[in-house]
Amino acid sequence: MFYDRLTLRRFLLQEYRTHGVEKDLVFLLEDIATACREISFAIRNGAFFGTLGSAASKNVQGETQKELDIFANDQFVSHIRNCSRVAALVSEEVEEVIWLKDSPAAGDYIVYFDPLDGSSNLDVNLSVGSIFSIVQLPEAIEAGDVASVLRPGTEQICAGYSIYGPATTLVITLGHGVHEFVNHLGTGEFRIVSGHMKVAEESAEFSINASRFGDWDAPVRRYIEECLEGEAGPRRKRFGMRWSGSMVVDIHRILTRGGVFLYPEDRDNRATGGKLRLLYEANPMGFLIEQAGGIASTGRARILEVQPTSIHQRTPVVLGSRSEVLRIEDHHTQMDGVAAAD
Ligand SMILES: O=P(O)(O)OC[C@H]1O[C@](O)(COP(=O)(O)O)[C@@H](O)[C@@H]1O
Ligand SMILES: [Mg+2]
Ligand SMILES: [Mg+2]
Repeated sequence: MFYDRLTLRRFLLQEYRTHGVEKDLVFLLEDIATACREISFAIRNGAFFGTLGSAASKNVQGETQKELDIFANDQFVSHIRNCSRVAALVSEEVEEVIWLKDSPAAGDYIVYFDPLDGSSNLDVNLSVGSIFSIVQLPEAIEAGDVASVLRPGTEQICAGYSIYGPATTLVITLGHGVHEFVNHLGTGEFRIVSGHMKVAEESAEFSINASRFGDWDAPVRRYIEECLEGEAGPRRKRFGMRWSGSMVVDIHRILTRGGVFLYPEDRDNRATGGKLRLLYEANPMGFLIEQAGGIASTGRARILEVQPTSIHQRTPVVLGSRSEVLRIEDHHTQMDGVAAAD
């Protein structure tokens, strides 16, 4: 019965008791859950229907912001501000770091977030979401010192995403597995629907924007061509393909039924180092995938070990089932070897 299921609050209190998760982190996650409920409510009530279009402004990535990008950003900022332990925020929609404390102390949190992921799907009423990542400062830092918020993904203590789809879901990890909650419209509560999600070791489903085929580097092209050859090819099995246009949806599918997600660096986006952002897209999704037994790679290295150099930097992304990610990494190693020998 739905009502027998653990609420998010009870689950977090369990994490507090069993794993010593800090009370302030419990409250911060509840604040983030509230921001997600607000965004979900606004979307479902078509608050933005008729204004789904674009706002007049562009974000630091040069993307035209949607009204909802700005609304979602404001929801995250206003709710996270409640937590006095949050020293700074990094948002996809804000060029600079948002400093919340004059003298950030050791143990304070930094929150990185993509307030609305899959924005291009808004106009066509497809599922979108939000993504967040939380690190804890090992030492006191200077407010205004941007270098001190460039923390590698290995320092994450929590990550999650929400999906505003047929249901509003919230998927989180605090470093002890990956857990999925669904929002009950009547009570507004998030209740657990699956604990300890696992990424299938093997899979026969890939997720990539195939319209970029012509721009792909040889290792990615070889991997996809092998999949498309199906039973007659070296993989001796048929592969399915899905691409939703919302990273949250594609990663959720992989956490639910396995597969591999690729947004590689290619000829067209090489100058920016790829498309997806390291701090508030690749790192949180990488932490979740690793916590569920999958692999998170750039194609050549572990995403979580990439040392960030700027707050909106992009990275190649290969996430999902171990067997597939290892194969893609192997193709990169082989071709790097050939290139080096030439
Ligand atoms: O437009 P493309 O090439 O299909 O890219 C889709 C990708 O871009 C994104 O929409 C980027 O995220 P934002 O919508 O937050 O900018 C991802 O969610 C998605 O995986
Ligand atoms: Mg995004
Ligand atoms: Mg976004």
